[in-house]
Amino acid sequence: MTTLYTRELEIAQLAVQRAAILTKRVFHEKAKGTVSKDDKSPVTIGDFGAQALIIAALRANFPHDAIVAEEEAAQLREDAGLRELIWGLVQETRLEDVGAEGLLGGGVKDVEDMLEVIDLGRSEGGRRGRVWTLDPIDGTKGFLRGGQYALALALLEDGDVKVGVLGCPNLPVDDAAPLAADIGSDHQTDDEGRGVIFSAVVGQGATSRPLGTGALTEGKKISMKTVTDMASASFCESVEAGHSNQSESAQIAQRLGITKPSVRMDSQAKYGSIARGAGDIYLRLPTSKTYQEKIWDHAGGDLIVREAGGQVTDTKGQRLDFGVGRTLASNSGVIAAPAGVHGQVLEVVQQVLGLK
Ligand SMILES: Nc1ncnc2c1ncn2[C@@H]1O[C@H](COP(=O)(O)O)[C@@H](O)[C@H]1OP(=O)(O)O
Ligand SMILES: [Mg+2]
Ligand SMILES: [Mg+2]
Ligand SMILES: [Mg+2]
Repeated sequence: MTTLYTRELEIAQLAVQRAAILTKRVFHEKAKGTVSKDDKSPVTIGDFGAQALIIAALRANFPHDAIVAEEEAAQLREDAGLRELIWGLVQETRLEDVGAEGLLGGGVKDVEDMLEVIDLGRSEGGRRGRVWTLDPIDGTKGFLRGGQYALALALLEDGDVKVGVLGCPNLPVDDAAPLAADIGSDHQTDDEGRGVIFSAVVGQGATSRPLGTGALTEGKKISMKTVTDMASASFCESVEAGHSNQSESAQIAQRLGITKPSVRMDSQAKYGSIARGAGDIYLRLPTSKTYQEKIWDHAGGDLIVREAGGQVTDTKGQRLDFGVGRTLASNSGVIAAPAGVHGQVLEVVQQVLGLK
Protein backbone atom coordinates (compact mmCIF):
# COMPACT_ATOMS: atom_id res chain seq x y z
CA MET A 1 0.00 0.00 0.00
CA THR A 2 1.26 3.45 -0.83
CA THR A 3 1.11 5.90 2.02
CA LEU A 4 0.60 9.43 0.83
CA TYR A 5 1.27 11.20 4.14
CA THR A 6 -1.40 13.76 3.25
CA ARG A 7 -2.54 14.33 6.82
CA GLU A 8 1.00 14.30 8.22
CA LEU A 9 2.00 16.97 5.71
CA GLU A 10 -1.01 19.15 6.43
CA ILE A 11 -0.63 18.98 10.22
CA ALA A 12 3.13 19.55 10.00
CA GLN A 13 2.69 22.63 7.82
CA LEU A 14 -0.06 24.12 9.98
CA ALA A 15 1.88 23.41 13.18
CA VAL A 16 4.95 25.13 11.75
CA GLN A 17 2.84 28.02 10.49
CA ARG A 18 1.25 28.53 13.92
CA ALA A 19 4.57 28.33 15.78
CA ALA A 20 6.06 30.84 13.34
CA ILE A 21 3.46 33.41 14.48
CA LEU A 22 5.03 33.08 17.94
CA THR A 23 8.65 33.21 16.75
CA LYS A 24 7.97 36.26 14.53
CA ARG A 25 6.54 38.08 17.52
CA VAL A 26 9.63 37.30 19.61
CA PHE A 27 11.90 38.17 16.67
CA HIS A 28 10.56 41.72 16.66
CA GLU A 29 10.89 42.14 20.42
CA LYS A 30 14.11 43.45 21.93
CA ALA A 31 13.94 41.13 24.92
CA LYS A 32 13.96 37.57 23.64
CA GLY A 33 14.39 35.85 27.00
CA THR A 34 17.74 34.41 25.98
CA VAL A 35 19.45 31.90 28.28
CA SER A 36 22.55 29.77 27.81
CA LYS A 37 22.33 26.00 27.65
CA ASP A 38 24.87 23.56 29.12
CA ASP A 39 26.76 23.49 25.81
CA LYS A 40 26.89 27.34 25.96
CA SER A 41 24.58 27.72 22.97
CA PRO A 42 21.69 30.21 23.27
CA VAL A 43 17.99 29.35 23.59
CA THR A 44 15.14 31.89 23.73
CA ILE A 45 11.49 32.03 24.74
CA GLY A 46 10.85 31.69 20.99
CA ASP A 47 12.54 28.26 20.84
CA PHE A 48 10.66 26.93 23.89
CA GLY A 49 7.31 28.42 22.84
CA ALA A 50 7.54 27.08 19.29
CA GLN A 51 8.52 23.63 20.54
CA ALA A 52 5.51 23.56 22.91
CA LEU A 53 3.06 24.57 20.17
CA ILE A 54 4.35 22.13 17.55
CA ILE A 55 4.53 19.15 19.90
CA ALA A 56 1.03 19.94 21.20
CA ALA A 57 -0.24 19.55 17.62
CA LEU A 58 1.68 16.27 17.16
CA ARG A 59 0.43 14.92 20.50
CA ALA A 60 -3.18 15.63 19.54
CA ASN A 61 -2.94 14.20 16.02
CA PHE A 62 -0.38 11.40 16.22
CA PRO A 63 -0.34 10.33 19.87
CA HIS A 64 1.62 7.13 19.21
CA ASP A 65 4.54 8.69 17.33
CA ALA A 66 7.91 9.30 18.99
CA ILE A 67 9.42 12.80 18.98
CA VAL A 68 13.06 13.88 18.93
CA ALA A 69 13.21 17.61 19.58
CA GLU A 70 16.07 19.95 20.40
CA GLU A 71 14.89 21.66 23.59
CA GLU A 72 13.97 20.36 27.04
CA ALA A 73 12.08 21.92 29.93
CA ALA A 74 14.66 21.45 32.72
CA GLN A 75 15.77 25.12 32.74
CA LEU A 76 12.15 26.30 32.78
CA ARG A 77 11.32 24.22 35.82
CA GLU A 78 13.86 26.35 37.68
CA ASP A 79 12.88 29.71 36.30
CA ALA A 80 9.30 30.77 37.00
CA GLY A 81 9.72 34.13 35.26
CA LEU A 82 10.88 32.55 32.03
CA ARG A 83 8.21 29.86 31.97
CA GLU A 84 5.43 32.38 32.62
CA LEU A 85 6.63 34.50 29.72
CA ILE A 86 6.53 31.46 27.44
CA TRP A 87 3.16 30.36 28.75
CA GLY A 88 1.76 33.81 27.94
CA LEU A 89 2.95 33.54 24.35
CA VAL A 90 1.77 29.94 23.92
CA GLN A 91 -1.72 30.78 25.18
CA GLU A 92 -2.12 33.73 22.87
CA THR A 93 -0.87 32.14 19.65
CA ARG A 94 -3.62 30.97 17.29
CA LEU A 95 -3.92 30.51 13.55
CA GLU A 96 -6.23 33.08 11.98
CA ASP A 97 -8.07 30.34 10.15
CA VAL A 98 -10.44 28.80 12.70
CA GLY A 99 -10.78 25.56 10.74
CA ALA A 100 -7.03 25.13 10.58
CA GLU A 101 -6.63 25.88 14.29
CA GLY A 102 -9.31 23.25 14.96
CA LEU A 103 -7.38 20.68 12.92
CA LEU A 104 -4.34 21.16 15.13
CA GLY A 105 -6.55 20.25 18.10
CA GLY A 106 -5.55 19.57 21.66
CA GLY A 107 -3.91 22.64 23.00
CA VAL A 108 -1.89 23.09 26.12
CA LYS A 109 -3.84 23.00 29.42
CA ASP A 110 -1.62 24.89 31.80
CA VAL A 111 2.02 25.71 32.58
CA GLU A 112 2.78 22.23 33.90
CA ASP A 113 1.24 20.66 30.80
CA MET A 114 3.39 22.97 28.68
CA LEU A 115 6.55 21.70 30.37
CA GLU A 116 5.40 18.12 29.85
CA VAL A 117 4.67 18.80 26.19
CA ILE A 118 8.15 20.26 25.70
CA ASP A 119 9.66 17.15 27.26
CA LEU A 120 7.75 14.80 24.94
CA GLY A 121 10.60 15.57 22.53
CA ARG A 122 13.12 13.48 24.47
CA SER A 123 12.86 10.26 22.46
CA GLU A 124 16.15 8.64 21.50
CA GLY A 125 14.97 8.12 17.91
CA GLY A 126 16.32 5.09 16.08
CA ARG A 127 15.68 2.88 13.10
CA ARG A 128 12.21 1.63 14.04
CA GLY A 129 8.78 3.13 13.58
CA ARG A 130 7.52 6.69 13.22
CA VAL A 131 9.69 9.43 14.69
CA TRP A 132 9.11 13.16 14.30
CA THR A 133 12.18 15.33 14.59
CA LEU A 134 11.83 18.99 15.50
CA ASP A 135 14.05 22.04 15.67
CA PRO A 136 11.71 24.80 16.85
CA ILE A 137 14.21 27.51 15.92
CA ASP A 138 17.05 26.30 13.76
CA GLY A 139 19.75 28.94 13.70
CA THR A 140 19.05 30.60 17.05
CA LYS A 141 22.15 32.73 16.53
CA GLY A 142 20.70 33.97 13.23
CA PHE A 143 17.38 34.61 14.99
CA LEU A 144 19.18 36.77 17.57
CA ARG A 145 21.28 38.53 14.95
CA GLY A 146 18.37 39.48 12.71
CA GLY A 147 19.31 36.94 10.05
CA GLN A 148 17.76 33.75 8.76
CA TYR A 149 16.24 31.04 10.91
CA ALA A 150 13.93 28.10 10.30
CA LEU A 151 11.27 26.05 12.08
CA ALA A 152 12.18 22.53 11.06
CA LEU A 153 9.93 19.48 11.34
CA ALA A 154 10.28 16.10 9.67
CA LEU A 155 8.76 12.64 9.93
CA LEU A 156 11.04 9.61 9.83
CA GLU A 157 9.76 6.11 9.29
CA ASP A 158 12.17 3.29 10.04
CA GLY A 159 15.00 5.83 9.81
CA ASP A 160 14.03 7.34 6.44
CA VAL A 161 12.70 10.87 5.99
CA LYS A 162 9.15 10.71 4.62
CA VAL A 163 7.89 14.26 5.19
CA GLY A 164 9.92 17.44 5.61
CA VAL A 165 8.71 20.95 6.41
CA LEU A 166 10.83 24.08 6.83
CA GLY A 167 9.24 27.38 7.80
CA CYS A 168 11.55 30.28 6.96
CA PRO A 169 10.00 33.54 8.19
CA ASN A 170 12.78 35.78 6.85
CA LEU A 171 13.28 34.38 3.37
CA PRO A 172 11.51 36.05 0.44
CA VAL A 173 8.24 34.41 -0.66
CA ASP A 174 9.37 34.71 -4.26
CA ASP A 175 11.31 31.61 -5.35
CA ALA A 176 13.13 33.70 -7.96
CA ALA A 177 14.33 36.40 -5.54
CA PRO A 178 18.08 36.64 -5.01
CA LEU A 179 19.54 34.90 -1.95
CA ALA A 180 18.65 36.88 1.15
CA ALA A 181 21.03 36.15 3.99
CA ASP A 182 19.99 39.07 6.16
CA ILE A 183 16.95 41.21 6.67
CA GLY A 184 18.67 44.34 7.93
CA SER A 185 20.25 45.20 11.21
CA ASP A 186 17.36 46.96 12.95
CA HIS A 187 15.10 43.85 13.25
CA GLN A 188 12.19 46.16 12.48
CA THR A 189 11.96 45.35 8.79
CA ASP A 190 8.48 45.09 7.36
CA ASP A 191 7.50 41.45 6.98
CA GLU A 192 5.91 42.20 3.59
CA GLY A 193 7.04 39.71 0.94
CA ARG A 194 8.82 37.48 3.46
CA GLY A 195 8.07 34.11 4.95
CA VAL A 196 7.99 30.83 3.07
CA ILE A 197 7.26 27.18 3.88
CA PHE A 198 9.22 24.54 2.00
CA SER A 199 7.74 21.04 2.07
CA ALA A 200 8.41 17.65 0.62
CA VAL A 201 6.89 14.20 0.78
CA VAL A 202 8.99 11.27 -0.36
CA GLY A 203 8.36 10.51 -4.03
CA GLN A 204 6.08 13.54 -4.46
CA GLY A 205 8.52 16.38 -5.12
CA ALA A 206 9.15 19.57 -3.17
CA THR A 207 7.06 22.73 -2.96
CA SER A 208 7.09 26.25 -1.58
CA ARG A 209 4.17 28.37 -0.40
CA PRO A 210 3.82 31.61 1.55
CA LEU A 211 4.10 31.11 5.32
CA GLY A 212 1.29 33.60 6.07
CA THR A 213 -1.05 33.38 9.03
CA GLY A 214 -4.26 32.31 7.29
CA ALA A 215 -5.27 29.14 5.47
CA LEU A 216 -2.50 27.36 3.55
CA THR A 217 -2.40 28.12 -0.15
CA GLU A 218 -1.58 25.67 -2.94
CA GLY A 219 2.15 24.86 -3.06
CA LYS A 220 4.33 25.58 -6.08
CA LYS A 221 6.77 22.92 -7.28
CA ILE A 222 10.40 23.89 -6.74
CA SER A 223 13.51 22.49 -8.33
CA MET A 224 17.23 22.97 -8.07
CA LYS A 225 19.16 24.95 -10.64
CA THR A 226 21.06 22.88 -13.18
CA VAL A 227 24.70 23.84 -12.89
CA THR A 228 26.33 23.74 -16.32
CA ASP A 229 29.29 25.95 -15.55
CA MET A 230 30.98 25.94 -12.14
CA ALA A 231 32.32 29.45 -12.71
CA SER A 232 28.78 30.80 -12.36
CA ALA A 233 27.90 28.65 -9.32
CA SER A 234 28.29 29.57 -5.68
CA PHE A 235 28.38 27.95 -2.27
CA CYS A 236 25.81 28.58 0.42
CA GLU A 237 27.42 28.19 3.84
CA SER A 238 27.03 28.87 7.55
CA VAL A 239 27.55 32.31 8.98
CA GLU A 240 29.14 30.83 12.08
CA ALA A 241 32.80 29.98 11.47
CA GLY A 242 32.60 27.38 14.22
CA HIS A 243 29.96 25.35 12.36
CA SER A 244 31.83 24.64 9.14
CA ASN A 245 35.47 24.80 8.08
CA GLN A 246 35.55 27.92 5.92
CA SER A 247 39.19 27.78 4.85
CA GLU A 248 38.80 24.28 3.45
CA SER A 249 35.65 25.30 1.61
CA ALA A 250 37.54 28.22 0.04
CA GLN A 251 40.13 25.76 -1.30
CA ILE A 252 37.36 23.52 -2.63
CA ALA A 253 35.68 26.46 -4.36
CA GLN A 254 38.96 27.42 -5.99
CA ARG A 255 39.65 23.90 -7.26
CA LEU A 256 36.13 23.67 -8.67
CA GLY A 257 36.60 26.96 -10.51
CA ILE A 258 33.96 28.76 -8.42
CA THR A 259 34.74 32.46 -8.45
CA LYS A 260 31.74 33.97 -6.66
CA PRO A 261 32.01 34.50 -2.90
CA SER A 262 30.02 32.12 -0.69
CA VAL A 263 26.60 33.29 0.47
CA ARG A 264 26.55 32.98 4.25
CA MET A 265 23.22 32.19 5.80
CA ASP A 266 22.06 30.71 9.10
CA SER A 267 19.96 27.57 9.50
CA GLN A 268 18.28 25.13 7.12
CA ALA A 269 17.18 28.15 5.08
CA LYS A 270 20.29 27.09 3.12
CA TYR A 271 18.68 23.79 2.09
CA GLY A 272 15.44 25.57 1.13
CA SER A 273 17.30 28.20 -0.85
CA ILE A 274 19.27 25.76 -2.97
CA ALA A 275 16.19 23.54 -3.41
CA ARG A 276 14.38 26.40 -5.14
CA GLY A 277 17.38 27.33 -7.27
CA ALA A 278 18.21 30.54 -5.39
CA GLY A 279 21.63 29.04 -4.62
CA ASP A 280 23.63 26.11 -5.89
CA ILE A 281 25.63 24.07 -3.41
CA TYR A 282 25.47 23.75 0.40
CA LEU A 283 28.71 22.68 2.04
CA ARG A 284 29.16 21.94 5.74
CA LEU A 285 32.62 20.69 6.58
CA PRO A 286 33.43 19.21 9.98
CA THR A 287 35.31 21.58 12.29
CA SER A 288 35.96 19.34 15.23
CA LYS A 289 36.22 15.64 15.79
CA THR A 290 33.85 15.91 18.73
CA TYR A 291 30.74 17.76 17.43
CA GLN A 292 28.05 15.46 16.08
CA GLU A 293 25.40 16.96 13.84
CA LYS A 294 21.83 16.57 15.13
CA ILE A 295 19.07 14.89 13.12
CA TRP A 296 16.69 17.87 13.55
CA ASP A 297 19.25 20.13 11.88
CA HIS A 298 19.15 18.18 8.60
CA ALA A 299 16.17 15.83 8.18
CA GLY A 300 13.72 18.31 6.60
CA GLY A 301 16.35 19.95 4.41
CA ASP A 302 17.75 16.61 3.24
CA LEU A 303 14.37 15.45 1.86
CA ILE A 304 13.45 18.85 0.38
CA VAL A 305 16.72 19.04 -1.56
CA ARG A 306 16.53 15.43 -2.78
CA GLU A 307 12.90 15.85 -3.87
CA ALA A 308 13.88 19.03 -5.74
CA GLY A 309 16.44 17.16 -7.83
CA GLY A 310 19.45 17.27 -5.56
CA GLN A 311 21.73 14.80 -3.89
CA VAL A 312 22.75 15.01 -0.23
CA THR A 313 25.63 13.04 1.27
CA ASP A 314 28.32 13.50 3.86
CA THR A 315 31.98 14.05 2.97
CA LYS A 316 32.50 10.27 2.72
CA GLY A 317 29.83 10.15 0.01
CA GLN A 318 27.31 8.38 2.23
CA ARG A 319 23.66 9.39 2.56
CA LEU A 320 22.76 11.01 5.89
CA ASP A 321 21.66 8.28 8.29
CA PHE A 322 18.80 9.50 10.47
CA GLY A 323 18.27 6.10 12.09
CA VAL A 324 21.25 6.10 14.45
CA GLY A 325 19.65 8.13 17.24
CA ARG A 326 19.46 11.83 18.06
CA THR A 327 22.64 12.59 16.15
CA LEU A 328 24.09 11.84 12.72
CA ALA A 329 26.79 9.82 14.48
CA SER A 330 27.76 7.80 11.42
CA ASN A 331 28.14 10.83 9.13
CA SER A 332 30.72 13.55 8.77
CA GLY A 333 29.77 16.92 7.26
CA VAL A 334 27.20 17.60 4.54
CA ILE A 335 27.38 18.15 0.77
CA ALA A 336 24.06 19.11 -0.86
CA ALA A 337 24.18 19.82 -4.59
CA PRO A 338 22.22 19.38 -7.82
CA ALA A 339 22.38 15.67 -8.71
CA GLY A 340 24.31 16.41 -11.92
CA VAL A 341 27.31 17.95 -10.16
CA HIS A 342 27.24 16.28 -6.76
CA GLY A 343 29.83 13.67 -7.77
CA GLN A 344 32.22 16.33 -9.02
CA VAL A 345 31.88 18.37 -5.81
CA LEU A 346 32.35 15.26 -3.64
CA GLU A 347 35.50 14.32 -5.54
CA VAL A 348 37.10 17.71 -4.86
CA VAL A 349 35.93 17.76 -1.22
CA GLN A 350 37.64 14.40 -0.69
CA GLN A 351 40.85 15.58 -2.36
CA VAL A 352 41.03 18.72 -0.21
CA LEU A 353 40.15 16.90 3.02
CA GLY A 354 42.72 14.24 2.21
CA LEU A 355 40.09 11.50 2.15
CA LYS A 356 41.43 9.94 -1.03
N1 LIG B 1 29.47 23.49 17.07
C1 LIG B 1 28.54 23.37 16.14
N2 LIG B 1 28.85 22.87 14.93
C2 LIG B 1 27.92 22.75 13.99
N3 LIG B 1 26.61 23.12 14.16
C3 LIG B 1 26.23 23.61 15.35
C4 LIG B 1 27.16 23.78 16.39
N4 LIG B 1 26.53 24.30 17.45
C5 LIG B 1 25.23 24.46 17.08
N5 LIG B 1 25.04 24.04 15.83
C6 LIG B 1 23.79 24.03 15.08
O1 LIG B 1 24.06 24.47 13.76
C7 LIG B 1 22.88 24.98 13.18
C8 LIG B 1 22.96 26.36 12.66
O2 LIG B 1 24.12 26.41 12.06
P1 LIG B 1 24.24 27.05 10.68
O3 LIG B 1 23.46 28.31 10.68
O4 LIG B 1 25.68 27.20 10.77
O5 LIG B 1 23.78 26.05 9.65
C9 LIG B 1 21.94 25.04 14.22
O6 LIG B 1 21.14 23.92 14.12
C10 LIG B 1 22.73 25.01 15.47
O7 LIG B 1 21.83 24.71 16.43
P2 LIG B 1 20.54 25.70 16.80
O8 LIG B 1 19.30 25.03 16.26
O9 LIG B 1 20.63 25.64 18.23
O10 LIG B 1 20.75 27.07 16.22
MG1 LIG C 1 20.08 25.38 19.71
MG1 LIG D 1 19.36 23.71 14.69
MG1 LIG E 1 17.33 25.10 17.41
